[in-house]
Parts: sequence; structure tokens; C-alpha cells
Amino acid sequence: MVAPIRALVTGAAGQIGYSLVIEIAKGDVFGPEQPVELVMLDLPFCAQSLDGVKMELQDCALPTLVGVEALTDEAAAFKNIDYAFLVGAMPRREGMERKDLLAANVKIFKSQGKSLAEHAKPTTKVIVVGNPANTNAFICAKYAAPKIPAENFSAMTRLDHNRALAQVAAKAGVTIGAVKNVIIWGNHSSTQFPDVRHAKVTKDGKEVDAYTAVNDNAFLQGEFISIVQKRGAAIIERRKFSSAMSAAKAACDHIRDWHVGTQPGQFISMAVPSDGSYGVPQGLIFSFPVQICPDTKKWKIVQGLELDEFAKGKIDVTTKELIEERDEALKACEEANM
Ligand SMILES: NC(=O)C1=CN([C@@H]2O[C@H](COP(=O)(O)OP(=O)(O)OC[C@H]3O[C@@H](n4cnc5c(N)ncnc54)[C@H](O)[C@@H]3O)[C@@H](O)[C@H]2O)C=CC1
Ligand SMILES: O=C([O-])CC(=O)C(=O)O
Repeated sequence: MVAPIRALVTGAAGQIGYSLVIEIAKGDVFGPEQPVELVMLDLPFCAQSLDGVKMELQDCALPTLVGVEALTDEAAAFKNIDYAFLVGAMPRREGMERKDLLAANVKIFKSQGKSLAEHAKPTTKVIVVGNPANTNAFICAKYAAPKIPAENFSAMTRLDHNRALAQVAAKAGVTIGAVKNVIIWGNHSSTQFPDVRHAKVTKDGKEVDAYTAVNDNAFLQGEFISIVQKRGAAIIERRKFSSAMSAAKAACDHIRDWHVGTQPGQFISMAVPSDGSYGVPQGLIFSFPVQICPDTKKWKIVQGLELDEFAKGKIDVTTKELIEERDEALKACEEANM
């Protein structure tokens, strides 16, 4: 039998958690032949509802789910895991920016970074979903070092990437599968730069660039960018809760691609530690276009993409915000005596 993958979901009793655990458990992430041991962590006051989620997962009678644990102890939850979906954190409400969550959430990721170092496998791969996701991932990686290499840490911008694909498909009058290689640069915040300069669309049987397919430059350099940047807030305004189903789906897309690799010629957006590419300071957790090698399961930042002055200006703005967030988070971690 294939050895099971041990996958941890934090905040599993929350909104995203409820959509996410079923997708992992039924094979949408690691495949229909891969057994999964699912570990769910939440805070002690959620123990009862977490237990209810566990019962429901058992009742799903899933052949891929070979174990399910509902835990409220961080050390036990991080033990021997292969993948960590770090979702558990406070969500924003109407009128807030994601960085307003920094003070409340960054301490969670300091503590979980230490738990990763102490209890997880050194090969564990981590996606941070809890906001502000890039900066939380930066802190988590810092406190998990040197046991777990920085390259194993990522933050989720796949939801923004999927939002961009959907907007381009709708405007070009094609289905989602006909659009590829949109890019989200930078922070999972309203300064992110959704960029379609290198995107391709298959339209009327021919692959063309997105600008040709959409045929509306003003839209692509204006409204499109702001729709994607502010989509999270637009969902909150309507639902009064932040995106959950789409966030869970995006987390699955992110880890599935990391686990199985990207298609030849395809790139996806993932916030990973910068190696200095495109002038982004080293170590910042920054969303780049990446490709993942199916054999090594390692990501590589796509190199050599041309950036015009418009793109460079947008990338500067989001870089500056991430530097400020990083410095604020480091200060908060020093002050939090834990
Ligand atoms: N990166 C992205 O694209 C997205 C990020 N988010 C973020 O994901 C996070 C979770 O969102 P929701 O599930 O909607 O929130 P939620 O409030 O419904 O659930 C969060 C859960 O995390 C738990 N939790 C809090 N601290 C914890 C800790 N230290 N350990 C374990 N569990 C803990 C809470 O008890 C709660 O059950 C928020 O920060 C939200 O802003 C949401 C959507 C998209
Ligand atoms: O907007 C929020 O707070 C939740 C989130 O990150 C998103 O939907 O992109």
C-alpha cells in the first residue's frame, strides 16, 4: 500500500476549514489513489464543533481517508506532518484591510513556526492562508528555521489568480480552461498586481495573448486590476463573511500543483520567498509566477518576463507594503514574549 500523506488543517472548525477538509479527504489534492491522514486543529473552545466535523468526515465513507484526528493541542497536531494548511486565524470584517489583522494573527504564526520546527518533518510543505498571508508566512518560516527550509513556505495568492482567470475568461467570452498564465505579483492585499501581459487565451481554436482576446486595454489596465484587488472585500460586503468556498478550492489548487507539478508551459501564482528575482528584496514572501517540477516537486520563479514601466510601478507599490508589514511583524514578534 502507498504510505499515507499526513496533512494538517488549522482552523478546521472555521468557514474555510469546513470546505477544505472534504476536498483533501476525498482525493482532490493528492489524487484518488493516495491515502490521507487528516489532522484537524482548532482552539479549545471549538473542540465540540471540530468533533462534529470529524464525525461528518467519517460519515462521508471516503476510501482515501485512512485517519482523521480532531485536536486542540498544537504540538500533537504538528507531529510528523507532510503538509500544513495554515488557515486558522482571525478573518477581517467589512471596512478592514487584511493588514489590520497583523497584530492579532502574527503571534499564531510565530508559535506555529516553532511547532513546525519541533514536531513536523523537515520536508513539510506549508501553505499559509490566514491573513495577512504573506507576512504570516514570513514569520512562520523565520521561526521554523533552520529545521525547515524557507523554500517549503508559501502563502496563498491562488485565489487572486483564479479570480483573474475568471475575469479574463468572462471578458474574452471563453471558458476558464481556455485562459492560462495570468500572474499575481506581490502581496495578497489590495496592492497586489494582477498582470495579464503574459497570459494566453485560446479563442476560436487559436492561442492569442490576453490583450488581443479581450480587445479592451483600458479594462485590463484599470477595472480588471481593481476588481481582482478588491474581490475579497466585495464578497465580504455581500456575504458579511469572507470568501470560504473559493478560498478552500484555491488552497487545494495550490497544494495539488505543488505535489504533482505544473503542466508544461503553464505557470501559476504562489507567494514564495524571493531570491531577488525582478528586484524584489530577498526573503520577502512575494507572489510570483512559478513553475513546479513534477519530479522534484520544487517550485521555480519564472525568469525573464519583460516588465514595462506600468508593471514596474505596480510591483514597487506592493513590495513597499510588504517591507512595511514585515518590519511591523518582526517588531510585534519581539514584543510578544512567547
Ligand atoms: N489567503 C487568502 O486568499 C484568504 C485568506 N483568508 C483568511 O483565512 C483565515 C480564516 O478564515 P475563515 O475560515 O473564514 O475564518 P473563521 O473565523 O471562520 O475560522 C478560523 C478558525 O481558526 C481558528 N483558530 C484561530 N486561531 C487558531 C489557532 N491559533 N490555532 C488553530 N485554530 C485557530 C478559529 O477558532 C476558527 O475556527 C482568515 O485570516 C481569513 O482572512 C480568507 C480567504 C482567502
Ligand atoms: O478578503 C478577505 O479578507 C479574505 C481574503 O483574503 C480574500 O477573499 O481574498
